[in-house]
Amino acid sequence: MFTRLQPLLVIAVASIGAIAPALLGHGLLMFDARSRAEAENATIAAEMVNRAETAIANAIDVTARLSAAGLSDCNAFGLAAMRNELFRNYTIRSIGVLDGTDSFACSHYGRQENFGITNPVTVAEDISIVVVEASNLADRTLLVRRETHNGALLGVLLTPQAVAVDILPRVSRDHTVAELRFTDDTLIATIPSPASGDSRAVSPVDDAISSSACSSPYGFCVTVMSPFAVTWASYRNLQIVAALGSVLCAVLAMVGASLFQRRFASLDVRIRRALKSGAFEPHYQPIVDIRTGRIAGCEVLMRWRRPDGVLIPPSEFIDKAEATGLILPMTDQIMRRAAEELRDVCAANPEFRLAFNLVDSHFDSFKIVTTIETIFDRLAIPLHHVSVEVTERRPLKNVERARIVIRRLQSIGVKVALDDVGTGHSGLAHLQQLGVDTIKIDKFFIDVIAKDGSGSPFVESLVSIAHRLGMDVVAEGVETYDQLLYLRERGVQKAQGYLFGRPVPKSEFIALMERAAGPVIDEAARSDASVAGEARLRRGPAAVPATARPESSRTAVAS
Ligand SMILES: Nc1nc2c(ncn2[C@@H]2O[C@@H]3COP(=O)(O)O[C@H]4[C@@H](O)[C@H](n5cnc6c(=O)[nH]c(N)nc65)O[C@@H]4COP(=O)(O)O[C@H]3[C@H]2O)c(=O)[nH]1
Repeated sequence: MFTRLQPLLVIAVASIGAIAPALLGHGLLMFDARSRAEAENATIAAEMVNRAETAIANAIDVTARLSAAGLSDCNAFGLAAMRNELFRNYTIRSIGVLDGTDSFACSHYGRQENFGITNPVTVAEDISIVVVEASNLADRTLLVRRETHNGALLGVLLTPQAVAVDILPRVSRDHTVAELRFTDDTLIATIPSPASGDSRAVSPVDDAISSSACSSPYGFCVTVMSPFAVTWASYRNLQIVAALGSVLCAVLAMVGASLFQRRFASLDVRIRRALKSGAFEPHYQPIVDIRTGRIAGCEVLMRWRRPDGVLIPPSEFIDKAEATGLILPMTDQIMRRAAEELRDVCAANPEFRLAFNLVDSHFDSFKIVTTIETIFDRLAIPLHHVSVEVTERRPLKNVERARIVIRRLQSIGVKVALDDVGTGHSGLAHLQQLGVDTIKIDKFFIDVIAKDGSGSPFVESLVSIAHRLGMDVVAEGVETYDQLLYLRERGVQKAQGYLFGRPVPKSEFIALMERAAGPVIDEAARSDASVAGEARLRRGPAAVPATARPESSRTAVAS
């Protein structure tokens, strides 16, 4: 289940790795653009408040001075005083004495002026500010009023430009608007003003970034608004960089995910991959007929060659391959390769047999029979060159069915051996039930055959039973010449072990077969039991290189 999900997980990780930076980059840029626009608008708003406050404070000062000077009507003294103040203050449009209707009864011009005014905002006991819409004014502005101690109401009318100072920056002024309002929401002014005919004043700002600043002494606020789209457009280059960055992250995520998967993929995923790339290769260990001293065949043993050339032994992967069912295609692959590699050896040695290891699931159907026929027929190798081994180490699920498949294999000329005999739990019952041709005695029982000549009663009993049942006996794991002598004396026909050779790849095995055209066990050595074990084997071109250890330094674990 996990194995099947693994590629999906990798794709998911890679996709997240690809999408996350893109979203994050986009989100960060948006955040930055918004923050920047908000900060810019806030700065403008604060500055506009500052300038309007200065103008109002200045107007209040003017009223204070005129009040202190005792101004109460537009007599010659009053006009002179008002004009004097006006000329000194460019932010003031006009100064006058107000009548009860908030119009200038008279002004510095010396004439009356009528205003439309809004609710006054009181800033001190005797001072208030009102918004003025005068017929002779294009824009709204503010009127600062002061009640003097002699009961007159003085008014200072600010210029619209002094109230709403247009300090919008050149780059964004085409899209930005500003509004001044009293805190009761009464509109004081806008930039641009409606009178200017600027389209910004009439079209509402979409998706506005809006920042405000307020004047606490005079109770008004300035709000500056600009469309986000305009700020965002100025981020185009950064957006391109972010997009390229996310593509790069996507590629890195994919590469990382695939490297991670390669390194940490579960064993069965790696086996599957190795199967696809043909990384399983056959190694061959000679099986010697110890009566004639000749190589009678070989056991085909699977090795997994990693891309770095290191060999992984079967103990690291066979159990997993069996549990996942991958052992079936792996066996097919090994059989096909072994048949191709040793075709000429079979042709040159009519009695030579290649022994393949099978597992329980091979005996579920006759498929293994047709597989063997197909592989060997295609190469014109007669089937009497083939034998198979079924291990006793793990119990067969269906002995009856296995027996039928074994019969069919035997009917086409394939010999069947029971491997690891003595290690399983089925006892000798298997021997009879399965009807195999050969038993292979496990190394465990061969090991107990000591140098001092003390033998193994178990081996002797097995040999005697096998002979009575008409079966051949192969001793596995023969490492010493004493074991060889002992086994031969007890009637064991064949032996396999490091004494004759370790499992080796094709080229070495073929070289061995060429050298060992005659008996591999030296006749002279056979009669001389005093010479040390390996020295008794024939040396020279025809000898089995008992010391050849091609794998020992290069095998690895499948971690
Ligand atoms: N110490 C010692 N060891 C010796 C000696 N002579 C042979 N051996 C080792 O004993 C094992 C004999 O193979 P096996 O009993 O079929 O046991 C095999 C077999 O059960 C399984 N195996 C190997 N190849 C295949 C395969 O193609 N298919 C299946 N299903 N199983 C395989 O893996 C097992 C182990 O294989 P290998 O590691 O190649 O180990 C081999 C061989 O290298 C000796 O004198 N001394």
